[in-house]
Amino acid sequence: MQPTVVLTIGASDSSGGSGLQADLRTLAALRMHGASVVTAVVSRNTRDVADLYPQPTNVVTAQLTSVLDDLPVAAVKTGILPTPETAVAIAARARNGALPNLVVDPVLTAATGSRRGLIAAYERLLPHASVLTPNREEASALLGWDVVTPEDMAAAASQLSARGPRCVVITGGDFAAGADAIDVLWADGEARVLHSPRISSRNTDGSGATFATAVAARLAAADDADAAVAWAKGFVGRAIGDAAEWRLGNGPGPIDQFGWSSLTLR
Ligand SMILES: Nc1ncnc2c1ncn2[C@@H]1O[C@H](COP(=O)(O)OP(=O)(O)O)[C@@H](O)[C@H]1O
Ligand SMILES: Cc1ncc(COP(=O)(O)O)c(N)n1
Repeated sequence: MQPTVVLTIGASDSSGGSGLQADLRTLAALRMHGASVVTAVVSRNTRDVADLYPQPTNVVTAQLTSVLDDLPVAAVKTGILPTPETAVAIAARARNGALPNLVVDPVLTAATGSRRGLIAAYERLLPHASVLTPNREEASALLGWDVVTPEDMAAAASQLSARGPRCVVITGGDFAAGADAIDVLWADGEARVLHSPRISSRNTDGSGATFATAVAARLAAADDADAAVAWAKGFVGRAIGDAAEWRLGNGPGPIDQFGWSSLTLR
């Protein structure tokens, strides 16, 4: 049997916690083949981000053309799109129908240049997204108002769905400790609040990237969006829990997509 191919379009994270490294680890853990298009190179460790070097847009589109000309890509996930030009180029491929089962994880904190320009470019991508996965801050930036409570998240998800994605999940990983991990899913014209136990851990780097990539992987495996989101939420919770005792670096470290910590082999 052949592995399913999923393409991730995003940035390299030198610490290995998030970005393409987290996405490819997630796909490998799910027994899928990951292809990757590098949009930027991020110099960072677990403590801080030192710098982000966008790749020229033609370098990004050349990688995309090479992959799409040959590999049977079943789903696509986007992470950091560092410039409006790059985001517009990706949107053009999506409009041509070249990016199936597209999951858009809008990373706006990493924008270089005009954030407004990047938001405008995202508007062109959203109509082609199967699933959009902003956290509360990213949803706030896309909409221009502060998304705070679960009620806000439901309203925001509804408003974002009007911009074209078939399904929207607003993630609430940053809610105050002690509460459940709450996400709000908008699908088929209604909002649903998804609860899972909040895992206490300082290591949550790459949770959003892992979640969005797991959604893309499950769409590639023919789950519908609700089932893919529910599955991905379970997967990321397990990965956070398994890495809770890790001390890799002095800041928030990576999560355990492979479940290495539950293996007895060391
Ligand atoms: N401590 C946690 N325990 C359980 N699930 C979590 C925890 N932190 C985040 N999640 C889940 O991980 C996924 C990614 O969410 P989030 O952390 O908000 O993304 P981002 O990294 O983009 O901010 C969501 O499904 C969220 O509920
Ligand atoms: C290189 C890099 N750094 C950070 C993120 C955001 O990740 P998350 O959505 O998990 O916060 C990302 N997608 N890529």
